[in-house]
Amino acid sequence: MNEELNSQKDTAILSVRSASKSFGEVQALNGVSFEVFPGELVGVLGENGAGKSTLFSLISGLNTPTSGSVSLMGNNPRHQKARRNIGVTPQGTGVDPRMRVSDFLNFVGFHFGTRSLVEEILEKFRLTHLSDKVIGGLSGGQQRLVSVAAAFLADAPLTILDEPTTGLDTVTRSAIWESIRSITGEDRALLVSSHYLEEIENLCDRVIVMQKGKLIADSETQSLLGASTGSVITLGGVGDRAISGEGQAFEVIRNEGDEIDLRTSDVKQALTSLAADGWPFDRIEISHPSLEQAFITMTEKEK
Ligand SMILES: Nc1ncnc2c1ncn2[C@@H]1O[C@H](COP(=O)(O)OP(=O)(O)OP(=O)(O)O)[C@@H](O)[C@H]1O
Repeated sequence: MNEELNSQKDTAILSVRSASKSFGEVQALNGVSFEVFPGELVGVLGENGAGKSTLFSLISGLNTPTSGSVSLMGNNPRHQKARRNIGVTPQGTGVDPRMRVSDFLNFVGFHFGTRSLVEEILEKFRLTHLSDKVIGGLSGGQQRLVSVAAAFLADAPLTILDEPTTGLDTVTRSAIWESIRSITGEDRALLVSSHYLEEIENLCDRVIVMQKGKLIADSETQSLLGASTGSVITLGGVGDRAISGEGQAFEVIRNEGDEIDLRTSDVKQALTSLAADGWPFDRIEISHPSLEQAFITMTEKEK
């Protein structure tokens, strides 16, 4: 990779610096800071009312921060120049129900100068067979697919999706995530919120957690999983062999009859210790924490 490309990768697409936003008495955002770089797929987690949509509204230029700043490729998101750098799903479906799918996407493509991409986007979002249909006649899931597709039609360095799959069935949700995955590339970044944490875990390599307007975690998804709950190693057929967590890389969290559960943030080290003890068990099962568990542990801790 040449130096120019390298330096582009080091330059933040999005910089949020100490951004706060109040609506009268309600402080929806409180001193939030983070950056997003090319190629990053970032999940934004938070309970209802945590401030995710408010954050997205500042990034897309719909609102201005009460204090602090947001910049998109160095520009204020309120300015037209900055908005060329962002693809956004309109709120709700945000799509005119009387338009045909292809007319709507061509209209969006015309706005962004990307009409040549419409066919490819239709294909990636599996909408080609629906391109002549009137949007109002499509199912809720299909309409959502059209609006998510429109966000990617901006062909922008950053795409933001606020709960793109809420209220849809499992099959449609998985189709939407698959399409999103197929379209995010090396130099494109994505900021996406969802209450389906398993889906964020599968897609995003970095997660931001918000609570009551504050950013309480910003970390790689994997380290968030390891740090907050740890993995659980279940040993079976332990018999009367003694296993103690003292001085070890694990703690014993359950000891019932023949079975023992150990919790560890370092599975490899825990297995090394068990090996040194001569594998004191007949069966072993390792379960890794889910993002959902990590999220619950983390937000409970902060309450
Ligand atoms: N326009 C507004 N006027 C007044 N209060 C608002 C406005 N927009 C958001 N809020 C308040 O700001 C807080 C954060 O709301 P926000 O919609 O950003 O949360 P969220 O994390 O997106 O929630 P959800 O997951 O339910 O969509 C909430 O207390 C909300 O009631």
